Amino acid sequence: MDLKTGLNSPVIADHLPTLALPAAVMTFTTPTSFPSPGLCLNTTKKIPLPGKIEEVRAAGWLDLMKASSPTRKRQIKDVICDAQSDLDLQYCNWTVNYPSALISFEAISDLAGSKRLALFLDYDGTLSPIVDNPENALMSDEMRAAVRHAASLFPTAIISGRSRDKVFDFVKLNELYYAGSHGMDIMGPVRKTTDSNGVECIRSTDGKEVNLFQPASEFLPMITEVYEKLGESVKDIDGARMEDNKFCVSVHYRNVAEDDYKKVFHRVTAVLEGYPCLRLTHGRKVFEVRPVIDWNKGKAVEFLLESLGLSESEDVLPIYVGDDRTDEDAFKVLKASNRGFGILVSSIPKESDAFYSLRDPAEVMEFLRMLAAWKEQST
Ligand SMILES: O=P(O)(O)OC[C@H]1O[C@H](O[C@H]2O[C@H](CO)[C@@H](O)[C@H](O)[C@H]2O)[C@H](O)[C@@H](O)[C@@H]1O
Repeated sequence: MDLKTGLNSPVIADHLPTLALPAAVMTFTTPTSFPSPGLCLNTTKKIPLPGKIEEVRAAGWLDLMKASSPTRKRQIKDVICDAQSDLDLQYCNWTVNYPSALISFEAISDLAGSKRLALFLDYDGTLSPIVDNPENALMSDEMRAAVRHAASLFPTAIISGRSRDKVFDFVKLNELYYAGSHGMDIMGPVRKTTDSNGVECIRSTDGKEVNLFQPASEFLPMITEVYEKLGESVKDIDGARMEDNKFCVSVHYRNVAEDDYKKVFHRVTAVLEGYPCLRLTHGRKVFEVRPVIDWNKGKAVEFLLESLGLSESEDVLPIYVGDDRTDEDAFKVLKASNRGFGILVSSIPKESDAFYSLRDPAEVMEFLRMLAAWKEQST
């Protein structure tokens, strides 16, 4: 395949930087109640209109850059100001459509019944709180213990936009499976299927036999090159920070003055003009540059379920917990297959393909503890 032009690739998904439209353009209607035992997640939420992904205009990006991930300062101000009750009301109304996984725990455990649970967890904003410096996004010991306990009872994987090595350095648990670079670098169990396309069997650091799957490996030289160029192009912008996520590059603007957001956007898109095989997505105060291949966190979930021998079975309940736009790909996969569900971690109302919600990592920890306690007491 010609990586400069993107021609002749069987895996090219689209060539444009893509972004979902702001939530305001996506409507949903009546409250949903918990689905029947068959997990009919066909709720009455309206499906977003076709064309929700559109060619990105700078103005649209800018609005989203400002809106993405409210800063702590704004949250503190909100607590003080009179509008707090309105915010609470908005959040409450929103949870009618995205019920709290804690409050709905009984319904979840009823549904799980004797099914085999598989847990998929995002890292930043899900297992660790969002902080200004990405290097400081540490996971608390309590959270680590909760994840370890859950992983001793259910197959558990972390699926992150970070590089696999970095997310492992934060989590430090050998009993999990890891997918870094938005699922483009998977270290999972030895596949139980005969189809081993692109999968390399290796030994992990603790001597376990594992499979390594890296569908974007041919992009590595290009990603290294673009990392250098992007770093050079934003180096004079105060607060802009680069992060090498192996098969993806993050350009952080959390610490950039709002007046300079436009500059960051233009510098990044100018560099990317020379790379039609790379695309730009937008996370929480971060631009993520990644290969245009038909692979994302949703595909990683499918891949891991298959590797675990859990993809064909009716009695499996996959649960994915995440806070970011990139987690929506995984929520969609579960929703479309009507087998499991997503849990969106958010303290503000957001349109999502998740079914349940949790406010923040503290609630995620509580949920993991509840799952583990339920499992132990029901076996
Ligand atoms: O898939 P994830 O594990 O959620 O990774 C997505 C990005 O997360 C990190 O950035 C976010 O968290 C940082 C630390 O709290 C925060 O400073 C930043 O503003 C957030 O966007 C990570 O640093 C990125 O590389 C990931 O792409």
